[in-house]
Amino acid sequence: MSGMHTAFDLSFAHTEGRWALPGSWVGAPFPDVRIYQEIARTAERAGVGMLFFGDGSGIPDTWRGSMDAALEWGIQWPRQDMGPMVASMAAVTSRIGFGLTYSSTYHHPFTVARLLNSLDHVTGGRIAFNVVASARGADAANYGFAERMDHDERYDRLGEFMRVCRALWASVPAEAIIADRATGRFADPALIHPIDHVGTHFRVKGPLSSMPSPQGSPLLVQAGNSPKGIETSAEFVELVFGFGGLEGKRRHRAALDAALERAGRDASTVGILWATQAIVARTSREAAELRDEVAAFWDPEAVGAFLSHNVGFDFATLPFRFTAGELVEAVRAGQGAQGGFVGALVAELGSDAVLTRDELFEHGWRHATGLDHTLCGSAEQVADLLEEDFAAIGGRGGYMFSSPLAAPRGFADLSELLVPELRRRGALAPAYPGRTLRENLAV
Ligand SMILES: Cc1cc2nc3c(=O)[nH]c(=O)nc-3n(C[C@H](O)[C@H](O)[C@H](O)COP(=O)(O)O)c2cc1C
Repeated sequence: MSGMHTAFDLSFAHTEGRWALPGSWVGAPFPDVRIYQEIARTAERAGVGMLFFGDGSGIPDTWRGSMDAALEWGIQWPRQDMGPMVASMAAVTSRIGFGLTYSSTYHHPFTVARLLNSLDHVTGGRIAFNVVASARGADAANYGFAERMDHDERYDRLGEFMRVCRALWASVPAEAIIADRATGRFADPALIHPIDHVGTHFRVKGPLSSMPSPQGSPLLVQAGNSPKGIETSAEFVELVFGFGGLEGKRRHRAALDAALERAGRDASTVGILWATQAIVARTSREAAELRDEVAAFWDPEAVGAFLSHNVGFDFATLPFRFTAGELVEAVRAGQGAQGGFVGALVAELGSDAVLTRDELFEHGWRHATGLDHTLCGSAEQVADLLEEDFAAIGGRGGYMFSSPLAAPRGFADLSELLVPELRRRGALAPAYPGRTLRENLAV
């Protein structure tokens, strides 16, 4: 079994109260790019494979039908377009890669293919593209859609979006570029082709109006884990971003392997990076203190905004006291997501358990900050858990770490304590064996 890969998930590095915790920079707050450069340098010294940025453009507004609480408490907002930030992180590093997220539901493939081609040039072949099928109404409204697209339609569009992008990246092959000063010939037109795509969602003539990039195309990542999501991405995906407990991981791995085989692909070459939140300190006691600090900072309005956005249900409509079973019923009636937080809570407490709104929100804060599933301890303790988990799921991939602590502190602790401990044990894949991100994250 080859060793683990590591990546850092910086999708939420300052929201949900992180900005106010000790360890965030004073006087140079988000989105000062120097914070990101610092994280990139520290992570590269540790040999971390990739910094990853999820994205979404909508401000949570399900709670009380208003975005006020999300704005006031910094819940899942603000979020920058991280493309330009990545360019500036690349300038101070030379080996670590960068994963960027763009929505196939709302963007146009020509724009995204061209942008990622340029970023692959700027980073010298260190770009990954996480293609998402956006699920949230708050995003839809920013792009002129009155309603969310249906789940399967979003994935059909994602499939077509990726076929267009891949055709565009292939439309100008490296061999086509001559650049001969003596003759003045720049390129061989016989090798450069329009793609002439006419589909359900897009019409694109092509070719891409750009130079072939170091990787040819970005490393392709996908995250949704429904059967339709897995099936659609099996055609192109090179690395998957997954989540779940051990059983969920095993199920996802098996479903992905089967889908890859159906698509005629070699499943042994596609790794999964598992979302893993961790607080690591020099001692388990110190780690527990940091966790308590995160837990202490909560406000019912902030939790309401977070939960309502993520579940797609306005928790402000709940009565003061209710049973867990009534909660599920209310969420179902409101067309919210019954898995995730709500499902986990009912599984934990049983459907007859009586809850007040405050109690629900206290659980909700642990969920919002990820504290209900955070690995917390000394580097040795957390490394033990990871080694055990990696062996149990059969390897092939690794871990995408996030932190509920302030940035850059949380990521510095992971870079300076956890990753070196894993490397000392020989648990990690070699750091940066190749020149490109694709080579460096290969399983
Ligand atoms: C680990 C993970 C990370 C995700 N990151 C994003 C993201 O950054 N932006 C986004 O719009 N959607 C994101 N999604 C949502 C997916 O693109 C998709 O819309 C959602 O998972 C529903 O699809 P599914 O039913 O196939 O899971 C993420 C999903 C998962 C599981």
